[in-house]
Amino acid sequence: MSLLLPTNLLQCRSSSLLLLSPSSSTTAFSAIAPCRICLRLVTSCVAYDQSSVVNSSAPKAVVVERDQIRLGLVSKGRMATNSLNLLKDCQLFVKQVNPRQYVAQIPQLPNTKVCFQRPKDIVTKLLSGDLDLGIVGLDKLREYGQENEDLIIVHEALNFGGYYLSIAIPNYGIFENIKSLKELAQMPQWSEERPLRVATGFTYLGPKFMKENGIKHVTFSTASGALEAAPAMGIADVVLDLVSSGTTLKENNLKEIEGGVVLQCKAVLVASRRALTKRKEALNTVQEILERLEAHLKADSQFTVVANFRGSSAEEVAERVLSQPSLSGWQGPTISPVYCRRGGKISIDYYAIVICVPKKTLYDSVKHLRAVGGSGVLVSPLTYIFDEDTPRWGQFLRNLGI
Ligand SMILES: Nc1ncnc2c1ncn2[C@@H]1O[C@H](COP(=O)(O)OP(=O)(O)OP(=O)(O)O)[C@@H](O)[C@H]1O
Ligand SMILES: O=P(O)(O)OC[C@H]1O[C@H](OP(=O)(O)OP(=O)(O)O)[C@H](O)[C@@H]1O
Ligand SMILES: [Mg+2]
Repeated sequence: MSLLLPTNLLQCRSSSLLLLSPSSSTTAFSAIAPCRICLRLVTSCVAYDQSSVVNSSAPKAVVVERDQIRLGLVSKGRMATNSLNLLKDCQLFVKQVNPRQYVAQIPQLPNTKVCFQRPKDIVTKLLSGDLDLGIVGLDKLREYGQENEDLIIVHEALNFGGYYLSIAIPNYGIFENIKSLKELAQMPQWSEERPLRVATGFTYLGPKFMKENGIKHVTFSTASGALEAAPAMGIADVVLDLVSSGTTLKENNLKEIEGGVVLQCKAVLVASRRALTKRKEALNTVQEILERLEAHLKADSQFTVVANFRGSSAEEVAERVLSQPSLSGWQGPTISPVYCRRGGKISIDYYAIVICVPKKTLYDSVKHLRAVGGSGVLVSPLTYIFDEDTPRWGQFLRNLGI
């Protein structure tokens, strides 16, 4: 009998308790491996769910009690870099000395362990209970999490991603004049014998979308990447894949069509409902990560602007500044006197105002400041805006039913 038990599930009784759900396909195995906490060798006879080994996309619930919260991050590529950078901007520094190191710590969150995984595995491991939190693209979450209610989105719009899942068709041949999904569906070419052939890596979302749009005669093929080559290779008629800049489509003579967008995607922070209700510390960790993220993401779109105004009083300057709606700042301007020595006496001729302005409208705000007498305008980046409360946290607790 081969030993299939993952060693990370093995813990000695002194460290914690191993719980496994009963299932019809469960088999008993004897296992010897080091406890992942105290490194003592442990012999145990445990029930192991074979189906979750054979089909990693459909793991069964295996709840292991452990002390640390596990956060899954994508192990390579742009998602990996962006996730680490975002956490760094929130002063959460993942201590990973080498990209090949797949488990790491965040010193600022001592009870949290980071596990680097492929995007699909982050979702399946959240479902299996091997991860508690994760940062993944919404595309992977919907594709592999499907409608599973255990997955709960904590933050739906991290500041990276911004791509979408879409159908693309050739811009030549029989598709030359096709401009919409409706026109694609109505093409006389598709029949039961000769269905529309779609190449996609999204074998759950693809068929679901086609069904919802009433496209009956359709088949799907899949590949590991470079799907956009499929029409030119004669393997498929159209593709259903992620689009970001549109370059890959353009370079492969493909075009998008009206009604062809399946899903707008961003990176999301996702949690396992089960983990959060079972592990009390997990809630505190989520709250801290969410507060840091919200405060940073809110600040990321703003600049702090300081300007001087000649004026007779703070109120008089406030009147002028507030006459320009773009200068009202986050909660109205902060106005302070600027003291200077004139002829041996301290006097106040100027007032300094401090406001936050959206990065997008910075130049307009500078023009408006000048128009009401502002000078010496200083602009600096903002790191955090911690509000009175974190709206997403309240929403999240309501979703959890707490
Ligand atoms: N063009 C893009 N722009 C931005 N993000 C993207 C883009 N393409 C993919 N992504 C995001 O990056 C994720 C990972 O993409 P990748 O192609 O590396 O996944 P994968 O092929 O499943 O990973 P792996 O090959 O490691 O198993 C995608 O699921 C998506 O969330
Ligand atoms: O609109 P664009 O900016 O051109 O980006 C879209 C492409 O990016 C992704 O592929 P990726 O680079 O991950 O390669 P792969 O498909 O081979 O995995 C996606 O699958 C698209 O092919
Ligand atoms: Mg691609």
